[in-house]
Amino acid sequence: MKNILAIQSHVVFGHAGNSAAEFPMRRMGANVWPLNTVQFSNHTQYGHWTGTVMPASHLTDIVKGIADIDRLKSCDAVLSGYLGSAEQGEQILEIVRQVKQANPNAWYFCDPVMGHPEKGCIVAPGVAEFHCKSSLPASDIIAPNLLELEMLSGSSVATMEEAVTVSRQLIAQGPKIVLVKHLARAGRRSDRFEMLLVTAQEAWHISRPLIDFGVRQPVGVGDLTSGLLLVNLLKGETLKQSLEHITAAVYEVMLKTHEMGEYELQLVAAQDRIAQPQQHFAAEKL
Ligand SMILES: Nc1ncnc2c1ncn2[C@@H]1O[C@H](COP(=O)(O)OP(=O)(O)O)[C@@H](O)[C@H]1O
Ligand SMILES: Cc1ncc(COP(=O)(O)O)c(C=O)c1O
Ligand SMILES: [Mg+2]
Repeated sequence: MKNILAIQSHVVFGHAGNSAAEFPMRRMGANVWPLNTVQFSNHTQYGHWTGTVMPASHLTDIVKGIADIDRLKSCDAVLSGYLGSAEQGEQILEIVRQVKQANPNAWYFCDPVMGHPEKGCIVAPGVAEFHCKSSLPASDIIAPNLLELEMLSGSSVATMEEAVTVSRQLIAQGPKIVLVKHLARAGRRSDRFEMLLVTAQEAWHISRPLIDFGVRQPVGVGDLTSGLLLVNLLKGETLKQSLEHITAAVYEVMLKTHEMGEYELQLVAAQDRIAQPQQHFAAEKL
């Protein structure tokens, strides 16, 4: 069994951050150690929420407890996502150093959630800067959406070819794998949801149909996507297999959510389809 220390948000109602990734990662056969950066009532795209950002020392305090029982060495990967403050980012890098010291083969998978005020994804000040400066060089795998790719690289990205070039510029600074989780306007077609998986040697492109959710598009899709990619890679699946699985699995969740007329991702209802998707989309090597 692979063990994943998953450091991101927790929402009590609905699905975002760990509340979107934890159950699907477990359903795929990984052990998850959820460490929550915030505990909010609901995700921020409702426009209002209650709850608390954990103090920065909370993260290292919990990890110290795990180190004290000598279990840090069994951690195979640290996954980070939505942060409650930029200080928490620094604490996560300290945790990554500790985990890698205990297990030199452990990976750091960073989903650089930077916020998207127009969409209502609100992230604390300094978090975007933290990712550009500090998490990028420390990560083994990074999973930006298009906006985050542009912020991390400082370049605007208008085409798929530019997205590959810019992903390789990021790779030159640290990570070995870049997942562009949502190509959006830089994709080939406006009627498809497209992703890219890039390493120094390979680049893979994939797309799935868009489903019409109107203006209330489900949140937590990025967190679900990142978690599932990490599990696939930890299981030793190839880049192509991993990209095809996450595309189909997330599509199944979107279909089920749409079918049930819900706004929150229907992860429990779609759990068997996450493990064994009936849809298949072929990744294309670029
Ligand atoms: N097949 C699909 N059809 C329609 N919308 C989708 C589909 N897959 C994902 N989405 C939407 O695309 C958006 C992706 O969000 P974005 O901010 O670009 O990246 P991230 O995944 O990091 O959040 C979400 O609003 C999600 O609901
Ligand atoms: C609390 C919280 N966590 C995580 C996210 C990130 O969600 P997504 O996977 O859609 O990027 C959001 C987005 O609004 C959020 O409010
Ligand atoms: Mg996101």
